[in-house]
Amino acid sequence: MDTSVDMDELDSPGVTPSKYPLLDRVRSPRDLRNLSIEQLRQVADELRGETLDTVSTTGGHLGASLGVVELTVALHAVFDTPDDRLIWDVGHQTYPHKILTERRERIRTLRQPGGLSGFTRRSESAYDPFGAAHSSTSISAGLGMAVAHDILESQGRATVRDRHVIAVIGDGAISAGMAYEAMNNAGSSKARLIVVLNDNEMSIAPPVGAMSAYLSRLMSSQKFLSLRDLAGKVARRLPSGIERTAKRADEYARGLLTGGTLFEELGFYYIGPIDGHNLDHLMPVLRNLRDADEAGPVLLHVITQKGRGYAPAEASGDKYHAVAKFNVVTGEQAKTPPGPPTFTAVFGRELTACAGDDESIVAITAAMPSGTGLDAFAKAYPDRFFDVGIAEQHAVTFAAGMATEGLRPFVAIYSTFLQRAYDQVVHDVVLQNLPVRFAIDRAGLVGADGATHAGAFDLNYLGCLPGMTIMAPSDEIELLHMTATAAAFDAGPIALRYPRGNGLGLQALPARGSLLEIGRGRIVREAGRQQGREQGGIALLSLGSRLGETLKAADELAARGLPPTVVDARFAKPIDTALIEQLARNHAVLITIEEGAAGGFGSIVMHHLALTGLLDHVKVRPLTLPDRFIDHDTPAAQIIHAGLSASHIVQTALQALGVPDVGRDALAGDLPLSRIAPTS
Ligand SMILES: Cc1ncc(C[n+]2csc(CCOP(=O)(O)OP(=O)(O)O)c2C)c(N)n1
Ligand SMILES: CC(=O)[C@@H](O)[C@H](O)COP(=O)(O)O
Ligand SMILES: [Mg+2]
Repeated sequence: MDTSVDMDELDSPGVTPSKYPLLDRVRSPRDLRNLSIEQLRQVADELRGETLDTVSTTGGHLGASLGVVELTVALHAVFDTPDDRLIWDVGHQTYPHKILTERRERIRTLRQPGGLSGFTRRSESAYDPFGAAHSSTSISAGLGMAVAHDILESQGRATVRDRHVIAVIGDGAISAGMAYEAMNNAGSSKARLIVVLNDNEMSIAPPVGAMSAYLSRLMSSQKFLSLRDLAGKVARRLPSGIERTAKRADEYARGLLTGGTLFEELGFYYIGPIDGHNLDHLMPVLRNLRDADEAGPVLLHVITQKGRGYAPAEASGDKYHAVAKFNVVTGEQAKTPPGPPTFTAVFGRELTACAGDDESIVAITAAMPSGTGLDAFAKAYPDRFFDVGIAEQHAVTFAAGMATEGLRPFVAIYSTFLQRAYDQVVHDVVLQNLPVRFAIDRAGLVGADGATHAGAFDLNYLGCLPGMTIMAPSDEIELLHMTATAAAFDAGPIALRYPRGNGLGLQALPARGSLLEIGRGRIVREAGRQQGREQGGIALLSLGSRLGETLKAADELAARGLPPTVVDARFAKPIDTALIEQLARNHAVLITIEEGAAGGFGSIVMHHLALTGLLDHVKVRPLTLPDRFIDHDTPAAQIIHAGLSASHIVQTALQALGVPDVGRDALAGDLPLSRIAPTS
């Protein structure tokens, strides 16, 4: 199909001119492949405009997307996507990619309920061959695809010939160990893998560490390759495999390669740096890489600017990494109504205060200083603050090392990212009973980032570990207490998990947290004697963030003449066995409520009741996240989909009691029937 566009054709008289006339004609990447460089440049400009317009109405990860507009156009114009596999690391920079790959009509549903995901997703498009949102997976996945293709081709089972695999990874993401594990493997293989290092000298915050400094040196020690240099560099890759191997062996023998880039030492053919916004440079290099016969991995180092082409983004400290809806003209972001401080901020404030009293407290983040609230700490105590880059595994073991020497380390990591460091938690911290403090932010559902970022599993993966202590605050005062408690706790590893978003706005926030007794819950409301076991009394045992809904449910049950006992468990481990046994003895129904997957707090409670024989005497109903992933949505809707709202708690209680008026009608609305425990 000839898709080349006559530029004059785009100005038909009498038709309201489209804002993005050339982009309108690009229905799929195929339509890019016959365009001239000049036309591709126009597509890129229009694509940048469309990306901006979109994110101004949806919010999302703007800066990274603006920075890869030209790269996205060039990659889709040169490679035969989706047959060639294009993998974007993290996937937060893929809005232009989504617009070009048959999703433009839905692009304004980005991150909205039922809409496009903010990341790549296999189920969303054939152009997303690998789902992501956690960083640094692209080289491994790409290598897997390239090797798989070679095997399938050798068996005569490949669906296309000479498939290319391209992984695009940022300078932040390449700081993670996983990227090096992949390069170590790729460098010794003959797989045809193209890694594009998208170097914008930014992570979420300015990047840190020796690798980042190395990339800066690499960038500044050489000017952008001129077209002539590029041609020479690419041509040198073309000698046949044997000649190249012999040449490299010879060069090694003569010590000529010792001054090569780190990537060359790892076995990659390194090309760069080149200007990632210049299509005149990108296009010929990518075409050459596409057409080269040579096996083995290549790393193309492109320099881009995060937030490129939008002055407010270019000027902002974080380059508009993630934004709310905004006014395109002024750059002003929609103000969230003034609300109470976030859990994150309350944690940061209390930890900073604790560090003022105790100089052995240190704080560690894996590339998320502001996301974890440690920016306040960093400012006050820069010598005791460590941003280790995107390196959660290292962060945990680094903290373990500090703990062995008597320091009191806090590792502040989102629940979902701590998953990556599980063996470090088990083997390096818990097995050695080291007092590392885990400040686990974004525990529970997180809204628009969706399932990849939900903190669904920490209660499970930590709850099964011997000697682990786990706390979950129900409000910001509790968070102050738990932060202070963790700071003072030297008996072993301890975690506190708290949700994304604002606290409850409690008026009487004390200046400082107080120490809690380990493993003790608190009774928030007592049902009274007349609501005991024989009278069908209900106990609601909430852990953490669901206490507010639990109290609403309690009000509703009370209005129906069934006032329950309400307990804030505070600890998922060790549980308050005395209190829980008392609840089981004195009530007919015990409902546990937590914002975590099944197998967490409720399971620990049931396990204990089963072993003590009390499970035979009380109907236990564990309310947890359901056994499926919850898509991006508003936080309130997610809670309803999860079956963790006040009305779910009420209905669960009534059903357990066999209260007759709870039929299907009463359950209509937000309660998935599958979530309701059967009456017995
Ligand atoms: C394992 C993991 N840790 C942390 C994050 C949070 N995170 C998302 S993007 C990002 C920065 C990535 O920087 P870079 O790769 O340079 O991409 P850029 O945003 O600069 O385009 C971080 C830390 C993540 N997604 N995954
Ligand atoms: C892409 C990514 O992983 C982060 O940018 C994440 O979206 C941040 O989430 P918060 O907005 O909860 O800090
Ligand atoms: Mg970057």
